[in-house]
Amino acid sequence: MVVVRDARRAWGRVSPFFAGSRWQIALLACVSVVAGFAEAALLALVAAIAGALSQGSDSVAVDLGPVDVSAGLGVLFGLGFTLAIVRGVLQLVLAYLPAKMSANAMAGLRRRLFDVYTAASWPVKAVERDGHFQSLMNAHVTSACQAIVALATGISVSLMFATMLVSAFVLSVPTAVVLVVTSGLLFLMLRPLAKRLRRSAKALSEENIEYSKGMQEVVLLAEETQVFGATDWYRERFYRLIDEVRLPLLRTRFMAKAVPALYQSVALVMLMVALVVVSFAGAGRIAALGAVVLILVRSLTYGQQIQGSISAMDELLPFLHRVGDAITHYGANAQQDGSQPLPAIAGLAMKDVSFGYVPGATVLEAVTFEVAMGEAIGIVGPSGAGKSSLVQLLLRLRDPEQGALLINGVDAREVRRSEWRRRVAYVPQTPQLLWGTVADNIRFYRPHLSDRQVQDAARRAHIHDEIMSWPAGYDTVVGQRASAVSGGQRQRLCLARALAEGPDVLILDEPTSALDVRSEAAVQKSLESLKGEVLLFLVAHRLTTVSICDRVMVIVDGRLQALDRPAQLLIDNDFYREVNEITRRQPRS
Ligand SMILES: Nc1ncnc2c1ncn2[C@@H]1O[C@H](COP(=O)(O)OP(=O)(O)OP(=O)(O)O)[C@@H](O)[C@H]1O
Repeated sequence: MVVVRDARRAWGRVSPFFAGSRWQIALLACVSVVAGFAEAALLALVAAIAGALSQGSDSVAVDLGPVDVSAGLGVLFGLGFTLAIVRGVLQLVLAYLPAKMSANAMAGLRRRLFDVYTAASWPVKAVERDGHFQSLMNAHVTSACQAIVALATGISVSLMFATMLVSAFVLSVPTAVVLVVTSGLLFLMLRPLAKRLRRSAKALSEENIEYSKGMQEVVLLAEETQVFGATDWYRERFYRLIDEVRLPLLRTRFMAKAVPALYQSVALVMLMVALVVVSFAGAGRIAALGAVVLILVRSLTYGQQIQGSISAMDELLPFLHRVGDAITHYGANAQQDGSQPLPAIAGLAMKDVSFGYVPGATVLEAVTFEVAMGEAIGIVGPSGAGKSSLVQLLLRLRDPEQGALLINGVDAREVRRSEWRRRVAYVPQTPQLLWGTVADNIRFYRPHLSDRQVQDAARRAHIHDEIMSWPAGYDTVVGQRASAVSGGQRQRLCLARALAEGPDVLILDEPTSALDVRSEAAVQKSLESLKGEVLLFLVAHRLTTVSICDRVMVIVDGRLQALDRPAQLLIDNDFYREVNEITRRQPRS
C-alpha cells in the first residue's frame, strides 16, 4: 500500500533524528498487543457475565473458542476489574510513547535542520527567499511531528485491530473472515479519496511556504509600509497569498475528517452484514454471540482509527518529506573545508580570479593583486562594478570560478575555515544588532571573551564613553527594531564586535555611507587607530572614507583597473579623478 511504503520511507528519513526510537517502537508494539488481548478478554468476559446474569446463574462459562473456562461471578467480576485497570494503565503508556517520540523528533529535526543550514554553503542560503527556513523550522517541523504521532498511533491501533482479529478467529471463524473481508473492502473503497487528500496536503505544504515567505516580507517592510501606507495593491497581494492557502487547507481538513467519518458510516453497514453472516453460520452460545458482537464493534472502531491515522499521514507526510528534502539539500551543499592550519596572516592575494553568480554572467574577471599584513586598502568603483562580490570572495562566502584567493601564498580552499574565521572580521553595510545587551552584541556568541576584552573593543571602536554615559551602560538593551542606539552608534558597536577577538583582517563594506559627518568622523577615527595593526579592506563610494587608506583598488566592470596610492590614482585613474572632482564640488552635510 502506498501510504505504508511512504510512511516507511519517511520513517527511515526521520528516525535517525530522535534518540531511542527503535526500542520505543518495539515497546509500543508489545504494549499494543498486550492491551488488545486484555481488551478482547474483557469483552468476552463482559458478554459471558451478561449472559449469566440474564439466565440468573451464579457460575459463568467463558467461551474462548477451543477453551472453556468456568468460574463464579465474584471471581469474574474481580478479573474484569483487573483487566480494565491493566488496560487503562497500558492505554496511558500508549498515549505517552507517541507524545515522547514526537517531542524527541521535534527537537531532533530542529537541531539537524539548524546544523545542516548553518553548515551549508552561502550561495545555497543566499538564493533562498526570506521566510523559507523559518517556515521549515516552524510549521513544517510541527506537521512532521504530528505525522510521527499519526504513524505511532497507526502502528498501535493496527496491532490492536490485529489482536481483535485473532480473538475473533478464536471465538468464531466466520466472523473473523467477514471482518477481514469488510475491512479490506473499506480500505479499497476509500483509497481514491485518500489519494486526493495527499495531493491537497502537498499543495498545502507548498502554499504554506509561499505564505511564510510573503509574511516575512511584511515584517521586513513594516517600516516602509508604515510610511508609504499599505496600498490596495499591497493588500491585495497578501490577501491573495492568504487565499491561496485557504483552498488547499479547506480541502485537506475536509478530507482528513471526511475519510474516517465515511469509514464509520460504511462500517456500520458492514457490521450489519457481519451479523447476518453470523446469524447464518452461528456463533455458538448466547455469550459467545455477545462477545463476537462486542469484538466486531470494537474492531470497527480500531479500523476507523487506522483510517484516521492513514488520513493524518496522507495529510502530514508531505511536510515530513519536505523537511527530509531540506535536510538532504543543505547536507549535500555543505561548505567545503580545507585542512591546513593558519597560525597568522602575513598577506593575501588574488590570482587571476574570475567569478559569476550564474553561469555565463561574469561579475569579476581576471582579478590579480597582492596585499600585505598591516596595509589599509580601499575598494572603490561605480555601482554594480563588483566591489561587494569581491568582498564575498575575500570572506570566503563564495569561491572563485577560476583562479584562487591565496592566504600566505596557499589556496584559501585548503585552509581550515574555523581558523580563517577567527582571524577575519567583517562589518556589513547594514549591520544587524541582536535583541540583547550592548555587551551581548559585542560578545556575539563568543562567551570566552572577557568583559575587559569587550570594553577594550568598544574603546577601539570609539563607543566606550558613550556606552558608559547611558544609565545601564553595557547592560543597556538594544534590539533590531526598538533600537536604543543611533545609526552611527550601531555601526561602531558592530565595529567593536568585529574587533573584539583581535582579527588579522578587517573588512568593512561602506561603513560610513549612512552616517552624518560627526558619526563618520568617529568611525574614521576608530579605523585610523587600527592602521598598521590589521589588514584593512574598506569598500566605499565616498573618497573621504578611503582617505586613510595606503592603497586603493579601483574596480570597473568587474576588472581591477588599478591598485595604487590615492595620490597616484589622482594622476593615473580617470574614475578616481572624476569621483574626487565630484566629491570636492559637493558641500559637506
Ligand atoms: N546574489 C546575486 N546574484 C546574481 N547577481 C548578483 C548578485 N549579487 C550581485 N549581483 C550582480 O553582480 C554585479 C556586481 O554586484 P556587486 O554587488 O558586487 O557590485 P557593487 O560594486 O558592490 O555595487 P554597489 O556599489 O552598488 O553596492 C551586479 O551586476 C549585480 O547585479
